[in-house]
Amino acid sequence: KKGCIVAGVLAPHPPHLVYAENPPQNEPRAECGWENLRWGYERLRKNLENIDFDTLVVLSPHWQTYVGTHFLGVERFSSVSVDPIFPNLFRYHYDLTVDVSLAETMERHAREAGLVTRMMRNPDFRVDYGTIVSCHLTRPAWDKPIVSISSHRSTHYFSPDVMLASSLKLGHATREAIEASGKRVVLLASNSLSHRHFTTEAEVPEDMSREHIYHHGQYLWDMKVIELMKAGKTRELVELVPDFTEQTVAETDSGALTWMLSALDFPSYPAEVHAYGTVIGTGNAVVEWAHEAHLVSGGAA
Ligand SMILES: N=c1ccccoc1=O
Ligand SMILES: [Fe+2]
Repeated sequence: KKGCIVAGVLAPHPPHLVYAENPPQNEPRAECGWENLRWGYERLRKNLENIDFDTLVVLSPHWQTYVGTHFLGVERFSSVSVDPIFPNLFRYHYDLTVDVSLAETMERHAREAGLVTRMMRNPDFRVDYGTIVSCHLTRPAWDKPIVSISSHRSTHYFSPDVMLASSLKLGHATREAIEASGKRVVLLASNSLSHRHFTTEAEVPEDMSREHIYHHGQYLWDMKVIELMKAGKTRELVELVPDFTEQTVAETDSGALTWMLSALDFPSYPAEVHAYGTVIGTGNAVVEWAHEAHLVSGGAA
C-alpha cells in the first residue's frame, strides 16, 4: 500500500511555549504565557485527533550539521534537553522512539537524489530542543515514533538559494520515501518566521506586557508570507523565501519550510492558520495543511 503525507504543519519551537504549558517533563514552572500560540497548537491537536497516522517527521533548525543532512538512526533516546540560551525555561526530560526504518528509507532516497546524507547512530546523542518542542506541542502524549532530520547550514555557508535548491530536492525525496514506506506521516517544519528579537529578558519571563512585535517591517514580512499560505500560493511563497530569510533573518534559513512545501508538492489549497504570535519578538505561526483531506476531496494538492 502506498504511504502518504496526511498533513503538514509549520510548527514553531520556542521553548517558552513548553515552559508556559508546565508539562511534567519540564523542570521550570510558569504562571502563564504566550496563550495565543499555545491555543493555536490546541486547535491543531484537536484536528490531528481525527487523523490516523504512524509517524511524526520533523526537520529542525537546531540540529545543525555542517556536512549534509543527518537522520536520527537509533530506536530510542532518553535524556534531559537543556536549552543553551534559556536554561531557566527549558530543562526537559525526554524519552522518545524513532522510526528508524522510515528514517533509513528517507536517507537512501535523499542520497540517491544526489544529496549528502548520514544516519546518526550515536545512542548518547542529545536530541535538539527544536525537535522536542515541535513534537511535544503537536503530540504531547509522545505516543508516535518520530523521524528527526538535521538542517545543514548552506544558507550561511553559501546562500539562501543554495539552501532552497537542496531543501526542495530533500522534500521530493522525502515524499518518495514516505510513499515507498506505506506509512501515514505528519510533517513538521520546526521553524519560526521573522527572527530579530529582544536581547534582554523580563524579570518574570512570562510577563506578557513585555511581549510584542519587534519591528514593524518584520511583521509586514510575516503577514505577506502568511497571506500566501492562506491563499494557497505556495510556489510564490517558495520563490520569496530567500529574500524573506535575508530581510528578516528568518528560521526559514534552515530549509524546513521549503522542504515541507516541496514534500507536499506545493499545495494550492488554503492552509489553516491556527495562530500567529511573537516570542521574545520573533514571529511564529502555527499553520496546518490538511493534505490527505484535500487529495481525497480532489482539491488541488
Ligand atoms: N526560534 C526560536 C524563537 C524564539 C525564542 C527562542 O528560541 C527559538 O529557537
Ligand atoms: Fe529557533
